[in-house]
Amino acid sequence: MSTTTHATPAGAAPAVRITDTTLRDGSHAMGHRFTEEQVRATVHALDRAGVQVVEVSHGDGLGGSSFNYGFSLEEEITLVRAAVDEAVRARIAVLLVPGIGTVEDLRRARDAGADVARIATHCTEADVSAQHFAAARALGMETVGFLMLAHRLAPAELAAQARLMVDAGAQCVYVVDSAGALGLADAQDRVRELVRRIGSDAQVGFHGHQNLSLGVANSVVAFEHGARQLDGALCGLGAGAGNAPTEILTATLDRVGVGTGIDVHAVLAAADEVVRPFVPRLPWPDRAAIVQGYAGVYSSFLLHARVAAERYGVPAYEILERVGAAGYVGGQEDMITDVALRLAEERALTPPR
Ligand SMILES: CC[C@H](O)CC(=O)C(=O)O
Ligand SMILES: [Mn+2]
Repeated sequence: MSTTTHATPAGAAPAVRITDTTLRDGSHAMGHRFTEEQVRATVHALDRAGVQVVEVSHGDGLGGSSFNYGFSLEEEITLVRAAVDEAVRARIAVLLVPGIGTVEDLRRARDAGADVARIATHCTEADVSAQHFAAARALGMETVGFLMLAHRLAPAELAAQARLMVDAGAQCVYVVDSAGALGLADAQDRVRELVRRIGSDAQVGFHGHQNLSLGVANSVVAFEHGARQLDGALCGLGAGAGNAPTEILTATLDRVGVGTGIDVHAVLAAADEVVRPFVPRLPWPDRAAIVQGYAGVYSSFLLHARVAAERYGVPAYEILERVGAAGYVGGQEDMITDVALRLAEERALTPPR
């Protein structure tokens, strides 16, 4: 469509690799209730459209199916196996947060045919990923590191954490805007610094959320500053206000002349005809989700805050404001209940006039 320099000439490798995370991050928006049939249909459509990597796991990663994070409808390994079976060209990725999932979970995913391991840690905790990268490499998997809540660290510090992941075996490290809190310059500075620090040894990626509606724009900026792996999800399915929609990301990149290797019309159809019909409630930037971007709150906290809001009779957006001020990170979901309880107590002591 466009004539600028990043368009993919026939037969050449795409300028950027899109990983679709409908079947992992999108699992939050589905209450982790994906069926095998939905997984098969989504993988089939993404694969046919030319999406190179499709991520399949519980929303909180391998091992996430639990009382704490919400039980999956189907065994996640069954879904990984179905995805592998359905994909002709696409490679299947799994995500693992050390402490939620284990090396044993990774081994099972590898046995089921997954071949990209994405290891996610809070942005200050890259060191806890070392044994998981080593295990993934030993299993012959491609490795990707995820530095979550990346807005919480200055670019140089974030790059130092990325270096730890690369030294441990990561072949790409993502700036993960888990809260959808990064402005354009924030995303640019972080990606640029990671490219400067690890670019000769590994790729840099970007994963955006839509809480401030900047997921796609930040992904384009990330590409312009050297990111060569970008994430999206069909219909923007994902935690918080959702992820950068794969179909919009693909159409936008094509429009500005960046080759993704994806057939734009096929990916539009995948979103519109395959995913949209089975999603009960599309992610939306409502008050609580916008507050997540504004206050820098982990997107996966949204559903937990909604449950606590309902149970204790306080607004979800107020819970999230306080969670943001306290600086809680993924894994501290129990603190959401704590905050809601305190808010409810305060309200009981000072009834509204
Ligand atoms: C469970 C890992 C985490 O949610 C990764 C992610 O998608 C994010 O931080 O945005
Ligand atoms: Mn995410």
